[in-house]
Amino acid sequence: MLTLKNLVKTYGALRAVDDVSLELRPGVVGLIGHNGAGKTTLMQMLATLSKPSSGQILLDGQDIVAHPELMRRRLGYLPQDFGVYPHLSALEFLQYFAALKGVRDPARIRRLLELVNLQDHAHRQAAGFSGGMRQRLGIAQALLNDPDVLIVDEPTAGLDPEERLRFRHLLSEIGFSKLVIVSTHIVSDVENMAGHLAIMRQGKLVVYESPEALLQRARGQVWSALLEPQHYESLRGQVHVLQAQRIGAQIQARISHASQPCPGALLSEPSLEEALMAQRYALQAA
Ligand SMILES: Nc1ncnc2c1ncn2[C@@H]1O[C@H](COP(=O)(O)OP(=O)(O)OP(=O)(O)O)[C@@H](O)[C@H]1O
Repeated sequence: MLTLKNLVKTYGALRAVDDVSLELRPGVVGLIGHNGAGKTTLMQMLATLSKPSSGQILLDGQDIVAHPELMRRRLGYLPQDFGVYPHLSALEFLQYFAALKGVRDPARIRRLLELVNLQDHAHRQAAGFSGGMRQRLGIAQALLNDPDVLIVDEPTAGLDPEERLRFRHLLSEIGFSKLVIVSTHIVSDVENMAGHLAIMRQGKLVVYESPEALLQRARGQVWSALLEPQHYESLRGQVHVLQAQRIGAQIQARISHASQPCPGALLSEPSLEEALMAQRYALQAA
């Protein structure tokens, strides 16, 4: 449905997005990468806010770089720095954006307020909203035109844990029928909702896989060991330590290694975050 072919964006000598090719279908895609990996640059190109230096973006086979209006009609975008108008109520805010987007169905605004669970706050000024409420209003705004593609940049920054959960759940449900691209540098943000993870590093797409496939590859490589501090110190230079925690006088270490790293180390089920780290080490070693 959304096809990226050899997409490149350069800023001077920097290749912020470096030869990315992908086929994306409905479902949630978690776009993961450290700060500066190129996530926002990629999403801005998909949202037709900036043009690629080279490469193609096709929506159902049609070139959206040459014809951005084809994408804009079918796109919802929630940028990283989304701001609400503090003096407008949630309802007024959505009415304003509905007018801008040519959405004339007042019942749609009501339905969206319900979808994002703001129906009881429709007449409150957004100035008094929490971070999570603002984000949910942002999503409602992005869904006004019933988009087929929803792009959300760093959606949970500044949200408390409960708001995070609620927001993830909302995106997850939207992903049942739409393509939802969620960028984040926090793996747990997309852990339980993304059908695929796209991992970027220095502009390149290094992994595009389901979380299950990533976990499967890491199984058999993640070990847990309870070590004396001296033993830990001597081991940590030889293996990849994923996590270490002091427990009493000893150190509980989780280690990524192809074989048992030390006597007594037990194979352990990897978390998704650990699977990603193990994958990174494997790529570095390749
Ligand atoms: N307009 C610009 N001009 C020059 N360099 C830019 C511009 N926009 C982004 N960059 C550079 O491109 C690279 C990728 O940036 P980008 O914002 O896409 O990364 P990101 O993965 O979204 O990071 P973050 O999580 O911090 O938002 C960075 O090195 C950044 O400094």
